[in-house]
Amino acid sequence: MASTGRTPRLLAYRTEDPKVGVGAVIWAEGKSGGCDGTGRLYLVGCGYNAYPVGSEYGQYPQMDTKQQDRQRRKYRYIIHAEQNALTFRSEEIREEENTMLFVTKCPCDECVPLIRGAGIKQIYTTDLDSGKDKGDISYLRFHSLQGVLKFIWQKSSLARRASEHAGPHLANGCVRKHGRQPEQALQSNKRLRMAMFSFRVRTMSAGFLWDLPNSGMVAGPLLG
Ligand SMILES: Nc1ccn([C@H]2C[C@H](O)[C@@H](COP(=O)(O)OP(=O)(O)OP(=O)(O)O)O2)c(=O)n1
Repeated sequence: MASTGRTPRLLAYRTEDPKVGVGAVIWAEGKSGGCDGTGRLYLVGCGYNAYPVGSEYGQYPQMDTKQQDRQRRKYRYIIHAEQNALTFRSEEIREEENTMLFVTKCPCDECVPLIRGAGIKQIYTTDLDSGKDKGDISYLRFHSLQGVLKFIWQKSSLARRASEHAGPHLANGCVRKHGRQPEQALQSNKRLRMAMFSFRVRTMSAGFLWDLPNSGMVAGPLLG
């Protein structure tokens, strides 16, 4: 189960978006157990935010050229991680099975109905951009989504504090080329790395809490 949370974060590094990498993985709970460390879970699909499949380098502009357009939507041609995971699924989503989506950014208002319509029963995501209205992409519908169990991964307060001081890190996990970092920054990055290990799933409601086996994370359902 530990790999369920790690895989979307690794996928996010493959992004073609220069600023934000988003990874999404869909797992389903099968009837019989496997011996690959994921228990009864099997992979349904995965994706990351990227330009349409088969597109050539430079075929789509990275950003809109007009400033006005940029404010509406920066990366108009990028397909979201969840959309890619749904489009390129290798297994069909079966009504009788528990299917879950793990995604490293809160699903946007366009993705929410697609996820719901695909028959996904649980969404594990982060609080990144949750509840925000950012012009063309807004993240307001997720909280009102009914009939799907929602779980929020939240960086621990230590990780949050450390990341505020971790200057050289870019949002998609890349590290800018820098000279020697001062000792304080190195210590801060070390704290960040350690704190990242203690990523936890935190409920936003007063619902019950339970442990995800082997993951060291705690999850709780969100009220719909
Ligand atoms: N659930 C989501 C949310 C976003 N994305 C992708 C689409 C874009 O490639 C990238 C950035 O989306 P936003 O416009 O929301 O965010 P930024 O954080 O880049 O913008 P801002 O600087 O406006 O905060 O993430 C995604 O794949 N899946």
